[in-house]
Amino acid sequence: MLNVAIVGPGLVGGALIEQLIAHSTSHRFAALPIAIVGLLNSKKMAISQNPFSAADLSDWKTQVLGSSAVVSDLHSFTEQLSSLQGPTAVIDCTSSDAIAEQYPQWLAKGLHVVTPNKKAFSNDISLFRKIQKLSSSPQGPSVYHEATVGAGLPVLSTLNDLVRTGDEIVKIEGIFSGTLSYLFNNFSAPGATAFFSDCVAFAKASGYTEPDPRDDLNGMDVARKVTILGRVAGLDIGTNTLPVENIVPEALRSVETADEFMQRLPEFDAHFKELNEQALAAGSVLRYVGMVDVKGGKSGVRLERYPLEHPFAALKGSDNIIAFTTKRFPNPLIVQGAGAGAAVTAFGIFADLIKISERFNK
Ligand SMILES: NC(=O)C1=CN([C@@H]2O[C@H](COP(=O)(O)OP(=O)(O)OC[C@H]3O[C@@H](n4cnc5c(N)ncnc54)[C@H](OP(=O)(O)O)[C@@H]3O)[C@@H](O)[C@H]2O)C=CC1
Ligand SMILES: N[C@@H](CC=O)C(=O)O
Repeated sequence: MLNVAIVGPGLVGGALIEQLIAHSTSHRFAALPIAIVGLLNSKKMAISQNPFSAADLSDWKTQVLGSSAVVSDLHSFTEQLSSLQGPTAVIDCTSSDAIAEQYPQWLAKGLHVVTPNKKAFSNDISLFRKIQKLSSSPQGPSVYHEATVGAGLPVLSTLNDLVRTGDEIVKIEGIFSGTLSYLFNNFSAPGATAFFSDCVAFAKASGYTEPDPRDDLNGMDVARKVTILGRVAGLDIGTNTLPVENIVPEALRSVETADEFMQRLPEFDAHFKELNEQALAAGSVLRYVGMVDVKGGKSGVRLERYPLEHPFAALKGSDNIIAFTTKRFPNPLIVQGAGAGAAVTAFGIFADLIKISERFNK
């Protein structure tokens, strides 16, 4: 049995719990050897020697974390998890830098890590390398982070397979943000009447944005994804070395809270409308894109114009589109589909967990 502990059960972690319960209570599948034994948020934690029941997990806020009197303590959490019988995986569903910095300690204690949190792989490259090294032995703990790029889409697994089989990556370009995809697909299209601020509000309410949508609009979320892809492709890049176009209006960059930002964003609808009208007048639409340029050194993220017949202009909803140009795929290999939202992100994490559990059930 693979023991699982979830750190930061919020939107995505909550959806993962729901998917694990639905799977374990469905007659369509054989029972998976995966059991939730721990939950931790920034206030409380609960760890059990025996798996939590589906009934308790279906009301985990009250029955598991709510009824726990134990204050969060990462040291004690790590010690308790490493003393459990059998393999154990920690799933980091936060966007916390501090939690990302725990991965080396978890790995050193033999705990597997699965996460949609981009920080460990896009902050200082020394952390990325340490994690790679600690997870490189076939017998040791693994790290899976498919959901850090493209939510549940098979982006990193595709890139890893290309790299490991000896293909040469030329470039990876695309629309990597569900939020920015939704925004521009709905705001920048011929005949579209939506206000920019309403599109941001919808993306936030739909669970596509980071907790503060400025982390999407300032390009940093896309820059992190470009960094992760670039590093997996072998480049020594970072968010501090990439050109990143920040589209947060200057006056809103320093407002304190995400709520205040959202309240004031309509003041800038006219600015975005003008940008859009200029693009449409030139027969184009606006799309926010990222590029990992392995051979040409022009990696970066920016707002671009695309002609209406370009595949990026035809994107729908919160879809991401990622095009891998390689030696074997001079006409790019394309991955496309919903790139944000709790259910698709949880699916990516769930699939990673199954990969780990399969190591122990052959
Ligand atoms: N939403 C999406 O479509 C996608 C999200 N992701 C990534 O998934 C992750 C989770 O996103 P989402 O679920 O939307 O975010 P939420 O804000 O809904 O959930 C994060 C949770 O983490 C908890 N948390 C924060 N800091 C800490 C800490 N130091 N220790 C323990 N718990 C902490 C918070 O709870 P509390 O403050 O109460 O402790 C919160 O419940 C992020 O890294 C995001 O980038 C990736 C792909 C797509
Ligand atoms: N905020 C992100 C969530 C996934 O990484 C996005 O919009 O793509």
